[in-house]
Amino acid sequence: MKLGFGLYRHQLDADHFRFATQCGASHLVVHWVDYFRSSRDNQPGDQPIGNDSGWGLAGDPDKLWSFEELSAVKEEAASHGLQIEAIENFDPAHWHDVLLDGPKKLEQFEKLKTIIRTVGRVGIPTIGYNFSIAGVAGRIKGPTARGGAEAVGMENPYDTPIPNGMVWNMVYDRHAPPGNLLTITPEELWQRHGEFLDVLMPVAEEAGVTLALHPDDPPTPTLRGQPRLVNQPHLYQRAIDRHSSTRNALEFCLGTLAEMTDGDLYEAVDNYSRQNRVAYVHFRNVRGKVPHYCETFVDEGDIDMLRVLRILKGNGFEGVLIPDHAPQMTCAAPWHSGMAFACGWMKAALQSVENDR
Ligand SMILES: O=C(O)[C@@H](O)[C@@H](O)[C@H](O)[C@H](O)CO
Repeated sequence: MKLGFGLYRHQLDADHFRFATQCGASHLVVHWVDYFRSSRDNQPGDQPIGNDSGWGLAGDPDKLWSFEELSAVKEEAASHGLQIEAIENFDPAHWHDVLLDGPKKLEQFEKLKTIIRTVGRVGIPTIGYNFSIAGVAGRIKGPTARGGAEAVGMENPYDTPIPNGMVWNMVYDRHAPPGNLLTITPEELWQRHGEFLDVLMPVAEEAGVTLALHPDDPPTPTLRGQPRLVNQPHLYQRAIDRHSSTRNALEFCLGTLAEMTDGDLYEAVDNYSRQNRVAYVHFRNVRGKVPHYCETFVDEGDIDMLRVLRILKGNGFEGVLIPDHAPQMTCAAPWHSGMAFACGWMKAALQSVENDR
């Protein structure tokens, strides 16, 4: 198993690459969508939270990720000894009508095909995605981790309607007519996801790119009045069963799975890694379940992280684990220290589990 490091778009620079290497990472998971683009000032501390208007503005619908820019970042990372394992998340600007079943759906499927082919040509093996109308919303921050370290969490259900022009917690059309998105049923959402896989899986297979599904974060039954796709561990199976290809895989977020109200986390780790569908792992810990949970340091939450590593090893998982995000520590560099603590713990844990006989 390999230690990876997740970096947001605005962190893709030499200093952050050096920092990841210093933390012991060999791999990177890169966010190419800039969640903070229009709202950097409201979201200090490099943890996207947002409010009713989301993380901010989506990108340029006409500007697809180019071979040149992705190759450049891949090369720069390589010059620091880091391999890019995955790009995490599509830009709502490129696929809002795939999520919403809107008039631009077919055009946007073509965009996603182009992006997948480009990522494959660059030689990045995985794209993580989150098939969600509300996206990652409704989280708060507070001094809830050990020693009062600031961490994200949830206190109550969050069902404020989503205004038109917004999806996946980002605004893709600032000039949308007033009003809110119509609520759909869970079946409609599954149908949309099924179509997404039907259209894109052949392209992903040909391009040599794995599409890895993130569970719903936070995994409440609804969020902003919209259904969730994978808000219980067994629902991952439904997504997998839609396509037998191992390119149809999971961005396996332990924190989110532990926040779910049903099922047993260790069984889920065993089940999905045994099926060889875990593309990469978000290795973070939490206390509680939706709608009342908070993130913790990697060694203090509800999850026995060493047990998870032993199961993964037992099932032959050899992929990348990243801390995703971590509580921020009280010092001059809160984000850096939180991530460094998580990586140090993970490095030692991996060493000890890999050496187990
Ligand atoms: O939670 C976050 O802030 C992100 O770092 C991701 O873990 C996010 O949940 C996934 O990329 C799904 O969009």
